[in-house]
Amino acid sequence: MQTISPPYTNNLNSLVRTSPHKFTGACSPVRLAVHCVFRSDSVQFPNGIGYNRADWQSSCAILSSKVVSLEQPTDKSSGGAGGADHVASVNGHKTSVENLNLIPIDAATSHSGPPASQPQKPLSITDLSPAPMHGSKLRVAYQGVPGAYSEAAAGKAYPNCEAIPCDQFEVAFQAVELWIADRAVLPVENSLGGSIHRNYDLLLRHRLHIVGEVQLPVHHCLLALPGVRKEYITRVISHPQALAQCEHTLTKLGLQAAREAVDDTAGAAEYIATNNLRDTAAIASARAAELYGMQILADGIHDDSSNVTRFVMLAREPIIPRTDRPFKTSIVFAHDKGTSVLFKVLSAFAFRNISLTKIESRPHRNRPIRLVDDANVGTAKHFEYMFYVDFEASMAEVRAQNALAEVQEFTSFLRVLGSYPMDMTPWCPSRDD
Ligand SMILES: O=C(O)C(=O)Cc1ccccc1
Repeated sequence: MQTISPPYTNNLNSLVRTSPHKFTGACSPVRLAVHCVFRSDSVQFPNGIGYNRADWQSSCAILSSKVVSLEQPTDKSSGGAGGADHVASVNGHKTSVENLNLIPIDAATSHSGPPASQPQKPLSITDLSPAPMHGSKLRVAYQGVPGAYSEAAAGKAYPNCEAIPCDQFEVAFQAVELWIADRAVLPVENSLGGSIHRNYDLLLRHRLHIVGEVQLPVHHCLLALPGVRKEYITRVISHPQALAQCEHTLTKLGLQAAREAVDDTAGAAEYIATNNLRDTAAIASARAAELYGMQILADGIHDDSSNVTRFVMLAREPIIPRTDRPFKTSIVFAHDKGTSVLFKVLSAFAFRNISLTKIESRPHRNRPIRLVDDANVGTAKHFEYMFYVDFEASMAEVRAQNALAEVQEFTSFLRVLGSYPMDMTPWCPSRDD
């Protein structure tokens, strides 16, 4: 894997380099440059999901958003299910024929196309593959600087990729949306620290598709500048997940140090090195120590040796689900009114022997609270949630399609985030454990 060095900032139009360190405060929301277009005619359920690419892509659009379908009139004349416009729009990009700068065949050959003696080369199978268009290497955006675990996850998922550091997750998403990168890698949960909630929220805000997952054993080290002793350390900085994963070990080491959260582990090491901070240590990888000239004060400081982080790989287009290997599918849905809705949704999977591997709830962004009035008793507040569920089945399987068709009946919103091969690499704890 090759890493290119300038971390991209959220000003993707100019691709400026970031300042030497990245601890400049909270991430301000970035306005998306690409507008999402939802179309009601992209809904294919509940008659089953087709196996061709266009059918599948349409199934990955929001499956049931009643508000959207009311707001967006169906325009069958502009492509319809299976047309190019349709495929592009369900991926959240308004990539019509005109804005892709494609010229109709007639116009191309009569005006600006190649001379008759050079007939256009027929498309071959390689033209149709999802490989990058710009060269041989897949460009994978990750949040952090070289030495971050997300960079290692990118290398595990795509061994020959070009890893592109970004200073915020939002930027990594935009890099893919704007075709600066082909994939983004996103940590979503950890065996010790639990879910990374902000990243779940990002999955919903953007229209990228999950196309893969990797589980990475994470081996944390305590890093300081060369010559610095443990007793001098008054502050330990790292990614919040890394701090959480090492909490007990830090205490056992007898460190009287304040913990401070920063954006990424390797960035913490780089910050100490750049600013010559002799009272500060970072929790980061051994590779970060090497890259930023730090010494390893303590090796393997995570509280449990089976410390694994799960990352998902995101792309502009979904992959076509298969049945010849284990697949996982990730969905997000919102409750509809009614009783026992969550029970009914989960039983749609249970009745079909589909195992759930994960369920996570997040506050509903646009509708966090519902008021329930009772004239006699008063007003109660219910929290409203978005539920994220991962289940062990491929969307190419009829049982998964039927389960989702049923789920759709009980939900006001349902979206398939992706159906992708499960990471089946044999369990191997992190180095030296
Ligand atoms: O900060 C990093 O290096 C990341 O990639 C995020 C992270 C932090 C802690 C464990 C796994 C991933």
